[in-house]
Amino acid sequence: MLTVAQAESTILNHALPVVIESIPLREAPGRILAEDLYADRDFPPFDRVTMDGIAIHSASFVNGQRQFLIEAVQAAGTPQLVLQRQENCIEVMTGAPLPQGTDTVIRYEDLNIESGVAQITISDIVQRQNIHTRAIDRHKGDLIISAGRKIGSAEMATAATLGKATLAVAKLPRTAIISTGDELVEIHETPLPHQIRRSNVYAIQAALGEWKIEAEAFHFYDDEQAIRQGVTEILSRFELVILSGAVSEGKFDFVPKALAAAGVTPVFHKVSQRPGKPFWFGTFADKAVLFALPGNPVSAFVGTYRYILPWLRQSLGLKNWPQNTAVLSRDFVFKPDLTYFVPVILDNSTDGLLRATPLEGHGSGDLANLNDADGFLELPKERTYFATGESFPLFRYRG
Ligand SMILES: Nc1nc2c(c(=O)[nH]1)N[C@H]1C(S)=C(S)[C@@H](COP(=O)(O)OP(=O)(O)OC[C@H]3O[C@@H](n4cnc5c(N)ncnc54)[C@H](O)[C@@H]3O)O[C@H]1N2
Ligand code: MOO
Ligand SMILES: [Mg+2]
Repeated sequence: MLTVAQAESTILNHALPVVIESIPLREAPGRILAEDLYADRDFPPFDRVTMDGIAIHSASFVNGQRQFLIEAVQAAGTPQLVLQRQENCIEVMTGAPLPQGTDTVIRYEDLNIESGVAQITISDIVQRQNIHTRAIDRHKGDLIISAGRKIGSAEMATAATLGKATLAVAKLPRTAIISTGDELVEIHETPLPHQIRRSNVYAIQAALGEWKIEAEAFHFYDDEQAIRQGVTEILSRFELVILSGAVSEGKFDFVPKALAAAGVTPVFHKVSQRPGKPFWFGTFADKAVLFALPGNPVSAFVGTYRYILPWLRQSLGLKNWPQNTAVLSRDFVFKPDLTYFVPVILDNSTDGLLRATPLEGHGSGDLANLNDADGFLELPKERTYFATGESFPLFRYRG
């Protein structure tokens, strides 16, 4: 049986190559940038006034002059003016270009203006105060953002400033999420006493939705032929196929057999972990990967965060994503020879450490417990005792 680390590296070896597409900027948040973004001009592109007031030639002030005749007004959005006489000033507004011949801006709060003359009421000024100097942030041609970044608000501001009406991003894999099981009914239905509503598809769709994937949902009953036929049809249209249920030892756990019959190559079955030990993974002729997660809701949930999201990040070319960790807030014991993904409540304490308090719930069927926890701590297989203050990998789904 594979260890968690072996399963992860096997899955990452089957990441899909990054395919690039161009999309309108407003659709970009949450997508992975697939081009480097360079400064098209200096940042800022001109000496930019940062306070409303007057612009002066500071040598005049240093020579003792305190009263300045206002020559003109330089508004934001108007071409740069030229100061005609060094002993005069120009009124300037925030965002305007600094007039030629001036080098210092005095705020209105530090002036008295009467009859077109500005009297400076402060005794000290610093040359070039209240000016955002041209190119001080970045020079034209500088690399501002490298490809492989998830696009968020900062990247949007930069792309807009650069005039990128479209952006090159990684194409998202066409994704199918399939639930299986005769006991499952649709969410708008009232289950009979022996039935439950299907929830895994919704949980996995939501997790992938954070990466902008809009997955199509399917359901198959526990019928080997139906699963084989359904999967065959799905494989002609999707690159990422996620199933849940019917991968264990039961008489009606047909998924591994049906997938093989549909031409899927099994890569592994079972990982030494709890929850989610019967996890099955396969590939379809370099065209698609198939994650067949165990049906228990917490098992499917852990499988999504621990394996599918890392696979997705790699397939989208995301670079430099951090491995999160948290420290145990109390001693913990887990005896089976399995990696244990224990649900934890997280809290940021004043010492700056992220603390994780185990909240075990009632096993892999306890989906209500997921609402009280924030993530899973990965406790290694070869250990039994885990001490307060020890740090472990964290897979966070909240916050
Ligand atoms: N003899 C053995 N039995 C089981 C083993 C084992 O090793 N030997 N492993 C157990 C473990 S661990 C798990 S996990 C489950 C995995 O089961 P399957 O993947 O075969 O899934 P099902 O049998 O179809 O369902 C299990 C459970 O999950 C519920 N389920 C399934 N799909 C959904 C859904 N979309 N939404 C909500 N709930 C769902 C289903 O009703 C079952 O209760 O096998 C153990 N058995
Ligand atoms: O591994 Mo299963 O997911 O515990 O119930
Ligand atoms: Mg089963």
